Amino acid sequence: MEEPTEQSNKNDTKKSVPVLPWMRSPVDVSLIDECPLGHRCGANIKLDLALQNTGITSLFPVQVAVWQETIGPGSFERDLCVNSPTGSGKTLAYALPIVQVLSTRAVKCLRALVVLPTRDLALQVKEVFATIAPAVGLSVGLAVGQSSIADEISGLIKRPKLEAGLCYDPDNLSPELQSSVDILVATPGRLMDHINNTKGFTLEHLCYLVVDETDRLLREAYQSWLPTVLRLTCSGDESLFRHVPSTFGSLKTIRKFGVERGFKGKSYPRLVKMVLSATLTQDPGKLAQLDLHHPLFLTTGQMRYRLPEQLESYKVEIAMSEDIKINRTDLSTLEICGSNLKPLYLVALLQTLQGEKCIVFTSSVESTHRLCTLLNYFGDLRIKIKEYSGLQRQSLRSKTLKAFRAGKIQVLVSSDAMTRGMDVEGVRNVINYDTPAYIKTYIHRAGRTARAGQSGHCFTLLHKEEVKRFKKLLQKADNNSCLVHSVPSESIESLRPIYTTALERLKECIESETYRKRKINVTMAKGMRYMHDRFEVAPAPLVSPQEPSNAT
Ligand SMILES: Nc1ncnc2c1ncn2[C@@H]1O[C@H](COP(=O)(O)OP(=O)(O)OP(=O)(O)O)[C@@H](O)[C@H]1O
Repeated sequence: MEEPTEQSNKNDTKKSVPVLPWMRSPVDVSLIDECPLGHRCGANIKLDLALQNTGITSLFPVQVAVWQETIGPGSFERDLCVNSPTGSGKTLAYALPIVQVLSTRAVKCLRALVVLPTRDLALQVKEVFATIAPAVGLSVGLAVGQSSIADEISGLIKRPKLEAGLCYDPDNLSPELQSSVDILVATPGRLMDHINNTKGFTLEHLCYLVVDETDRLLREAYQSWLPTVLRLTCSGDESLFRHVPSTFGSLKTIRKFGVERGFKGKSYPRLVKMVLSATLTQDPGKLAQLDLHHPLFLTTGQMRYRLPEQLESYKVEIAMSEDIKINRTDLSTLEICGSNLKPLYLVALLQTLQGEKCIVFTSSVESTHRLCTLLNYFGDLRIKIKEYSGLQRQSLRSKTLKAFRAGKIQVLVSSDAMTRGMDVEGVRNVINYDTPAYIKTYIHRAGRTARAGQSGHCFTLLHKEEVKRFKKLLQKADNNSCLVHSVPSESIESLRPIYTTALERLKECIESETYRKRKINVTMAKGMRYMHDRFEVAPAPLVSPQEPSNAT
């Protein structure tokens, strides 16, 4: 799914002025320097050692800026809205102060919640916490629905130890049910499952809420997770204190009769929020949902969007089909893969990249599937290419991602939503097979490379008529220069024989897949009719095989 535009973004080829007053005087992160680990005041030495063990020797500017506003002089007084480029280290920017501030906690309970839009992203963020939190005795949990709900619950909630012969009654909510984790990384759906159904799961002690990939999360309601979390953590809500174990009595008192900190209607300790994205929304309506407390805006540079410093953008112009001879019978098959000569350009480009890790983006799950199938029919490319999209099962996606991380796969053909925030070491190239419609989409796609100060390339395949629009689109971001990458026509010509065969095989494959889908649908319809006739169960509407096209 493409990124939708916002009202304020419709004509903003130049600087766009934020609507909200507090966004007009931001902290400019681009003016902040990196900071060597030992140079921060009050940093926990064990944390620094844990960071050093992962090869980190200094903090990136956004991490320094957030540290200043949390552990530093800012003292978590204000909620933080962070707009910082892809790969600039936003994860550690929030993980580090949270772990530092919780490192002195006496009693284990759930105090920090990080919400992310996808499972893979949540897993990735949990790994980041897992590299630092144990060093100071903190536990990190995951609620993403990767394992069974029972397994997940047993990882999150500590059951009382029973005497031999005694039976635990799950309906009897005893005060001994306690959180096993201090920090929870969750996707909204699974979080709601636990809020609604898991005995002993409570947000009553929550002090820190991180909404990562904020604009993505605010785009959909996800079972009203945000209003629910805000309601459950609101200090005035009596329902909060229903199941407070006696050990937390003092905390309950502080929450309920919180001291005013000079900001009307807000009590202390309040729920501190940090919201982050590389393309943070400026839509007042959306930001209002977060109920931010005296928010501070941290952004990088003058313009609303910024590409990574070390990213080089290239456009690859595709010749018209008349310029390169193509026989008539190919044309009908070409429609299957959605375009004319693009696949040839892609293959030629992949060949020049010589097996470097690369992500190829398409505009839909269907094109992802077709393109990946087609590329794999180009027999001797000697590149391992796999598909990664929302049409696949989570287990298959995770397996593919693992192999890609390990370098067993060189090229991932992907749809958009799955790759936002994804951090895979060594991705040197991104290819926009389908031109992104929005600058936000370009930023998140291109941002899979040139991360953490590394260099990277983003190629966009363009038809002649798309060039002008693409140029305008890039102008919406800082450091937007775009070079031309030419693919020699001889390379295209040399690929033609194998391309014709590959297209034929793709056509056969799609026909057989369509046949299989139809057969499954007929069988399902028969089954439902049988259920209806036999048991008078109303048949559920059939899912059309075309329906997943909206997913990405
Ligand atoms: N201080 C640091 N020194 C070296 N590497 C770092 C540092 N901080 C983060 N990194 C690395 O930088 C990479 C990008 O970090 P991260 O995933 O947090 O970026 P991000 O800003 O969240 O990007 P995106 O917007 O795409 O989600 C990661 O591989 C991370 O390990």
